[in-house]
Amino acid sequence: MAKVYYNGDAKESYLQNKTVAIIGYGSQGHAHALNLRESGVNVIVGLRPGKSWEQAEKDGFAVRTVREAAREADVVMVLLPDEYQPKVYKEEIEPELKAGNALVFAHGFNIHFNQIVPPKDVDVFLVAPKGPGHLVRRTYTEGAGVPALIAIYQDVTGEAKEIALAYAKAIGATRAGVLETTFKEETETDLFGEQAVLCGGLTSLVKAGFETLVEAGYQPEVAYFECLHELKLIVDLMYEGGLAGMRYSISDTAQWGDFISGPRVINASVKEEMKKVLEDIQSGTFAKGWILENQANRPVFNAINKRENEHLIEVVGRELREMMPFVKQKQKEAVVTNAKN
Ligand SMILES: NC(=O)C1=CN([C@@H]2O[C@H](COP(=O)(O)OP(=O)(O)OC[C@H]3O[C@@H](n4cnc5c(N)ncnc54)[C@H](OP(=O)(O)O)[C@@H]3O)[C@@H](O)[C@H]2O)C=CC1
Ligand SMILES: CC[C@](O)(C(C)=O)C(=O)O
Ligand SMILES: [Mg+2]
Ligand SMILES: [Mg+2]
Repeated sequence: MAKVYYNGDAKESYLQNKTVAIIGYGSQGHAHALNLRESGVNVIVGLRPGKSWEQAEKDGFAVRTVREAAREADVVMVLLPDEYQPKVYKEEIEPELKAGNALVFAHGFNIHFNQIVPPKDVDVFLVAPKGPGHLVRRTYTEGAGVPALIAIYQDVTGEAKEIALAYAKAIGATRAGVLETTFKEETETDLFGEQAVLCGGLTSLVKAGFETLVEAGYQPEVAYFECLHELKLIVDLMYEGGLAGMRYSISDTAQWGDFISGPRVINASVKEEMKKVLEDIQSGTFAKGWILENQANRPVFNAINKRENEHLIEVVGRELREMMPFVKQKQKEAVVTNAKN
């Protein structure tokens, strides 16, 4: 079994007398900044003028330009979208890094794929929560946490791992469990997970199920409840008790259908395709495509995003969720500080 770090394995003192600059105040940024502050850490936020700047100030933070924040900080956590990090890093962070500072990431993409090459005299590590930023915040306020991975790329102070663990503790991750990994393993598994299972695999599975029912003449609202809304309730049971915990709650008929039809849908050819997705990640093919897509101003991303937002499942879902204030409320919470367009 891998070593898992919990609260008792991390010492807050490694962040005492240090200023942490959170660069970006989006999904992860707002969660890290608020959790760190409530854990007693001295936090400043680095941004460009705009929506996030206003929100961070409203939340009571000292907000600076990215360059000023990097200058003032001992620990610089880069929580900008991956695709904007290299330019902002080169122009505003790198010139301000001092020997012995820590340069930190929540995902290894830019270091692993050589889009950011840090100076040799700073610690470089990652603290990568295994969950969406809004849940990093919400679980922290509930006294719980989201697990995280740490990885050390450069350790010039000899304290990089202790600082990483202290940081992970301050955002609530050691309440759930923290594993040590490498930038390579974090980057490749994170990209694979989001593409094949958590985001890409799941949205495609949900849409395929919804479309199958609607094309067979069933009501879209029934298909929505069946294939999307109920998914959360089922996944909550898996989160709490694994596959068996979920199967304990469902009917025997459902469990028999799970055993017999599940492998027909997610069959060997799906796994073959997953292996190809993983190979594209490992070889850098996916990263190159994403970097070029951004250089071209995202023509494919924007076209697909528009088409996805117009899908019948989204149209029906928006209407149904209007009638569920308890669901809508959570949604509102989630978009408050999310700067994504
Ligand atoms: N989303 C998640 O839950 C997870 C993300 N990660 C990683 O965390 C990092 C951050 O991702 P995420 O939280 O999704 O990012 P977001 O897209 O939510 O970040 C948006 C923030 O970045 C700011 N920003 C964007 N461009 C600039 C710029 N040029 N200068 C200054 N500020 C800028 C935005 O400010 P403005 O309002 O001005 O646009 C906003 O505050 C990434 O490395 C990601 O891979 C890791 C685990 C999970
Ligand atoms: C699953 C998507 C994710 O990797 C995450 C929330 O962990 C991301 O990059 O947003
Ligand atoms: Mg992830
Ligand atoms: Mg990710």
